[in-house]
Amino acid sequence: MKPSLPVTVVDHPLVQHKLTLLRDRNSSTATFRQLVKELALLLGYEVTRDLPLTTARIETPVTSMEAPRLDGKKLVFASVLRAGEGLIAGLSELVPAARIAHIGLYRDHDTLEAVQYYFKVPDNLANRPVIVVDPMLATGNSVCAAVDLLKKAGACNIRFLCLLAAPEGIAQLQNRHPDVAIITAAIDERLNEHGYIVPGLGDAGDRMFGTR
Ligand SMILES: O=P(O)(O)OC[C@H]1O[C@H](OP(=O)(O)OP(=O)(O)O)[C@H](O)[C@@H]1O
Ligand SMILES: O=c1cc[nH]c(=O)[nH]1
Ligand SMILES: [Mg+2]
Repeated sequence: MKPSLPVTVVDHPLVQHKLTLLRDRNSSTATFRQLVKELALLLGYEVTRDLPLTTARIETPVTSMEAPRLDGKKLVFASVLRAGEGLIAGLSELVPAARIAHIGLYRDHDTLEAVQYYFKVPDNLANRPVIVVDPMLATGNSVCAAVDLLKKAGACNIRFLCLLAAPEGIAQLQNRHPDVAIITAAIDERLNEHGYIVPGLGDAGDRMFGTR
């Protein structure tokens, strides 16, 4: 079996501080949404670290030069609905030219299996780096379903950005998709009997959108 890529935990103090505020049950819906966006901006720096650069000839006020440039039109952020949308708010500001894929999945409360209800992606996925985004990696069923669908649609350069990861979810993603690098702000202790991350932050989608 191919060895899996390592998990990157972004332990920057700003990230850890904002994550603590995010976990706090007393943080309001507005605060929660704002924090997820700010965390996306900070983690976006890490998840795009090794994207390929091209160059463009530009004129500075002094001379002309061949300057490095990201090909934003090639990059795809793939949002796992609903909660992925909170991260997209920050990432789409960071790379405005990026294409956005939407993958509708919800966890069945009893089986914890991912149920698909939507899939819309840019064309030519085989030639684009794809960054899958979802704040939570719990059992791993949702992200594995998302990656399965993206690979079936042609994607072959995929990484995953989340805020909280459970060891169980990391193990499943690394086992089923060892080629997908994981970037997270924290690895928590475990899942509880309902499949929630402990200590976690609760239900990310509900906290972000004010539902129950
Ligand atoms: O790793 P897993 O065990 O699959 O759990 C993680 C999934 O659960 C949450 O979504 P949820 O199913 O609550 O849907 P929502 O975003 O629409 O609220 C979360 O945003 C992930 O997509
Ligand atoms: O803790 C968890 C687990 C799955 N989905 C969430 O939103 N939170
Ligand atoms: Mg979901």
